[in-house]
Amino acid sequence: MSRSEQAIFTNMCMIYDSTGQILVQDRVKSDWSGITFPGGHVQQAESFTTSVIREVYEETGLTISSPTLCGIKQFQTSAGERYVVFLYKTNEFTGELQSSREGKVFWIKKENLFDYQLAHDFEKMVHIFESEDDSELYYYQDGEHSYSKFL
Ligand SMILES: Nc1nc2c([nH]c(=O)n2[C@H]2C[C@H](O)[C@@H](COP(=O)(O)OP(=O)(O)OP(=O)(O)O)O2)c(=O)[nH]1
Repeated sequence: MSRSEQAIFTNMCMIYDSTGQILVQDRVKSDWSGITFPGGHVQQAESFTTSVIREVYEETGLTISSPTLCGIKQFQTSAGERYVVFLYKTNEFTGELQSSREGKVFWIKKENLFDYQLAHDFEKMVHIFESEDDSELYYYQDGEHSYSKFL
């Protein structure tokens, strides 16, 4: 069995403040549209931490510090690649909020999150961001069907 494989690494960050607000992005790309948190692809030879700081800056105008890794989501793409999303959170940030072409970013009350049109499976990702016990949202294949589980 090969010990290497094709993989796509991405990140996402939940930024929260002391008043119970979280920063969401209304993602416009049709491949996975809806309300989510900012994030994107890790570049070649970039550290995972640097990549989430860079993506958050590009998509929100905010400079975050001390992002804490709180979990992972992963699934296999139709091309057979392992798609990995590293999930971070932080409440340390500076700068002026600025949306990008990826989608409008805005603060909402955390308890109102589920009133919005969320990206597909984002609700399950929120569980990982918040859970003390689960740290992975993993998709597995059973025949033609894909199922998720929390680990
Ligand atoms: N396309 C897609 N993105 C997903 C899924 N699940 C999931 O968490 N994401 C997240 C991971 C990343 O935070 C973000 C995808 O990154 P992106 O395509 O916006 O990448 P990017 O900002 O680097 O933009 P680009 O330069 O590649 O256009 O969406 C999914 O099923 N499909």
